[in-house]
Amino acid sequence: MDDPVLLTGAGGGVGEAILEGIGDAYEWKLMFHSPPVEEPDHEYLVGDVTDEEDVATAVAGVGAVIHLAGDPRKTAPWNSVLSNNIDGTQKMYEAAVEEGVEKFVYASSNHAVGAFETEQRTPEMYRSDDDFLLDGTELPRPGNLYGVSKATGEILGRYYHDEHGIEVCNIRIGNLTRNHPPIDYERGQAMWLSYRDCAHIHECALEADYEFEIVYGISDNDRKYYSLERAKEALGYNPQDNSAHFEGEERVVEPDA
Ligand SMILES: NC(=O)C1=CN([C@@H]2O[C@H](COP(=O)(O)OP(=O)(O)OC[C@H]3O[C@@H](n4cnc5c(N)ncnc54)[C@H](O)[C@@H]3O)[C@@H](O)[C@H]2O)C=CC1
Ligand SMILES: O=C1O[C@H](COP(=O)(O)O)[C@@H](O)[C@H](O)[C@H]1O
Repeated sequence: MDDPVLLTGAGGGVGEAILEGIGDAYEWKLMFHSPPVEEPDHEYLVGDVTDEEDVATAVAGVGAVIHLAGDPRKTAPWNSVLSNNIDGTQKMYEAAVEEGVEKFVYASSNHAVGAFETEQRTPEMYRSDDDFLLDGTELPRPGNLYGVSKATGEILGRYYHDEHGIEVCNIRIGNLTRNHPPIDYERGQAMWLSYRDCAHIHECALEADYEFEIVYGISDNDRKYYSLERAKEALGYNPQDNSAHFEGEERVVEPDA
């Protein structure tokens, strides 16, 4: 990818992981919702993804988009996800297609399929000896309105790919935490995504050749109910981290062991 990459939601946690890991690998155009406290190392703008003019300015001249901006709360109310997540994503796609952007990488979520975690399946499905596995071919099954908005973002990508040919990669991100997996939270450990694997999977999504993909974005955890096969096959994803290599905050197994 030679052209600049637009990163929306650049001031958030996922944006931070991406910029820490692959900040030097691309020419970036960062989009913030409010002025950043520290001057970024890259070109940036401040804008709202629900504002057509802001979005047109943001996508001007870029070759790819990583779209993170939105309300990430699983308790987010409908008016917020409708505006920030659904309408914002539609405006981003519309502008990207108009601009002739090649690739659109979309931050989907585990919550797009959260209702697969039924009372009958949990907590067993969070454990390494359980064989329940989602692979990305299943229909969305959200357990909250935030998940509905993330599933809708995937469907918007399907439409804009089929109608306009833009290459789309939906990454159903698990639970991103810095340094170590969540503590005392089986679900979070099963879908942990380390900072470096987060940066790596987004780099893979910028570099690989594909048409329309839905992949799971988690580390290579022993405990997992999301398959990594599609991310490996379609994107060349090669995760380095595993929540089972930690006891609490301590890494007890080195990655290469
Ligand atoms: N952190 C995680 O573990 C996961 C994150 N995700 C998704 O990844 C994306 C980023 O999440 P985080 O970095 O954790 O959230 P965050 O809240 O730290 O970052 C989101 C950023 O989007 C910006 N934003 C919100 N509404 C906006 C709007 N209307 N216009 C422009 N910017 C706007 C916010 O200012 C914020 O900087 C979200 O779309 C979230 O749904 C999905 C699954 C897990
Ligand atoms: O989509 C998201 O998922 C993560 C993990 O979900 P959780 O229910 O285990 O907390 C969440 O932390 C993040 O805020 C959200 O955007």
